[in-house]
Parts: sequence; C-alpha cells; structure tokens
Amino acid sequence: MSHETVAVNLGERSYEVRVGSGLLAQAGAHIAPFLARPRVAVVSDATVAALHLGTLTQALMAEGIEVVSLELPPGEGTKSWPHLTRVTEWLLEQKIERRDIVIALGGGVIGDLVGFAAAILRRGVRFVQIPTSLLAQVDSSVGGKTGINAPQGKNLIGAFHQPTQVLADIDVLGTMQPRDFLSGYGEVVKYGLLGDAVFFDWLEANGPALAAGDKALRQYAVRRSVEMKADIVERDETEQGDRALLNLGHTFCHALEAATGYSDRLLHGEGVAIGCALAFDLSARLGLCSQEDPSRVSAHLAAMGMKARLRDIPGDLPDAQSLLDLMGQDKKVVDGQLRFILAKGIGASFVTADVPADKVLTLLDEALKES
Ligand SMILES: O=C(O)C(=O)C[C@@H](O)[C@H](O)[C@H](O)COP(=O)(O)O
Repeated sequence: MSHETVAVNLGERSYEVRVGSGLLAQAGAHIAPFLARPRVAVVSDATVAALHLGTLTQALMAEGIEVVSLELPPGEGTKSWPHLTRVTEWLLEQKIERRDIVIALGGGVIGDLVGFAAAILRRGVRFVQIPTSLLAQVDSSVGGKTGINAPQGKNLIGAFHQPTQVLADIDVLGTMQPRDFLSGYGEVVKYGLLGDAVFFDWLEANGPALAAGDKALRQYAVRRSVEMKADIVERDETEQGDRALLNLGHTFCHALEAATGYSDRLLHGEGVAIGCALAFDLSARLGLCSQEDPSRVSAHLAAMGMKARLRDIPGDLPDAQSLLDLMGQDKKVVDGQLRFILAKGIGASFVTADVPADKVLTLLDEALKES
C-alpha cells in the first residue's frame, strides 16, 4: 500500500511522518530499523486497543519483535498524574531501557501522556506515535508537545520531546465516531485559517466528502496539515515565536474547556473551531480583516455540521469576565499580558499582545447572549 512521507527537519531530532493506508498492518517493518533489540512496549487506551492493538501486535511479531502492552481508560481524565505514574512505573517494571522504543497507540490523550512518560523515563527514551484519531494525526502526534493536564488548566505540565517516527494510517479513521472525527476536523480547518487560504478553499469544496469517508481526500487533508505543522515546528521548535500560530483558536478553547470541566460537553477540536470563529470575529472588530472572513469561517463550520458559536455548547457557561480570567493561565501569557492569534484574513494569522481586554470582554459578552 502506498504512503506519503513528510519530513520534520530538526537536526539530530529529525523524523518522518508517514501518511497513508495500511500502515498499521506494516508497522513492524516501519519500526524495526529503529530498534536496538527486538522488543517494544505499547501503551493504548481500552477503546483503541479493542480495535487496533491486535493488528499492531501481529505486525510487530511478524518482524520478530516481542510486544508488551498496557491499556489505560479512555478519556481526557487519563492525561493526569495518576496515569503518568502508572505508565512510567509499568515501563520500569518492563525494564524498558533508554535505547528501547515505546509506542503510543491512540488519540491525543495517549500520545501526549505516553510522550511525556517517554520524556522523563530514564531522562528520555525514544517513542513512536501511531495516532488513531484525526486530531492526533494532523496535530498532536507531530511536533513533540507532550504532557498532562493540571486542575489549573490544560497541558500545563509537560515537556518538548520529539517522536522517532509517526505512522498515520488513514484506514483507522474509518472506526471513528462522527463527532470525534469532526472534532479533529476543527484542527484541520485551523491550518487553512492560520496560513493557507488555498487549503481553506479546498476544505470548503471537499470537507463534506472528506467527512463522509473519501480516503484520498482524507489523506490529502492529513498530509497538508502535517506539512504545515512541520514547517512551523522547524522554524520554532520550542514556541519562542511563530509556533504560537498553531494556537489559533486555543486561547478561547482552553478557557471554554476549563469552563466545561474538560467534559463531553465540549471536545477539544470543537473548542478549537469555536475559538477560531471567535478569533476571526475579534479580528474583524479590531479592523484587521474584513467582516466577510468571520462569516466564511462560521458558514464552513455550520456546513460541516460543527459547533461554531458559544450557544452551540450545551449547558450554562460562566460570564465573560470569568472566561477572560480562565484565559490568564494560557501558556502564551508574558508578563501577565495575554497574547492572541488574530488574522489579517483567511490564511494570514499573526501573534499579538496588542488586544484591549475590553474588546475581548464585549465580544464574549455578546457571544454569550446570542440565542
Ligand atoms: O503543537 C503546537 O504547538 C500546538 O499549539 C498545537 C495545538 O493545536 C495543540 O492542541 C496543543 O496541544 C496546544 O498547545 P498548548 O501549548 O496551548 O497547550
């Protein structure tokens, strides 16, 4: 089966992201060249393990690789200290050495948690990402942001630790629930909005067919998203500047996720999509882009059947000031000053600290009152 390769060029931390059909069933052949001895540890969640761990195990064993595996509970609650402790102590019990490879098989939660465990185990072991959700394939498996959540906010504890390889098998997206798939699509839209207007045009034309299951369109969307992420990460691996562009929509999203208790009320990619719509609304209000741009963003999200406005989040939300206070824990805050990703148009985002708090408050207040 054919696959495409996107290189992430980071000197001695460089690696490839392979995108295509049938990669899971060939994982042994892809991973074997990196192994110092024929043994790997796989960490997954119970839902993903039931669907894909058997295929992965067979693929590894076919190459003579011994497999030990651990299954964790699915859900955002797993990105926490207790499960980090469990993973790291299990890897130590399995005598995983520095030159071994740990495999993260799952969505963003498993990738972030296992990547962080790999970063701190014996001061750093290598790991391979096998992302099984759209969100993980286009975003969280690439770029080396690993970590867990804190009561104070999402992803507040973590490390930069690049994977050794990423295997994004398009076929596994076929087992995703539609809501989870569309949540991942929120991150795909983000790439068009932040830096590639032509890609956003393409998504407007092809998004519905892609969501309906067209594999060639899915492969293109994943590959293009990964290319864009790789390009930004190569320029700024540790988010000193440009990498913050990948946070388009996330300042609002992180506050909304905290306000909804990281629950089923709002999935991460849904929050990113709503956050992107709010960032474009704010940009238009500040006179940075035309009023047509936020309308186009909301129209595309609505056409995809996605949440696009605050009113689409079920249940009550806190008031505008409380949401603004939640944004205060954002990792982009410098000297207590919030930084936003705003846009001069579709595909033309930039990072700025020059956003009056009263404009954000008014925007949120009005959005909360929409019915
Ligand atoms: O990789 C990055 O850099 C990103 O910001 C990508 C985001 O889409 C991703 O959701 C990330 O986990 C959020 O990062 P955070 O630093 O705001 O927690």
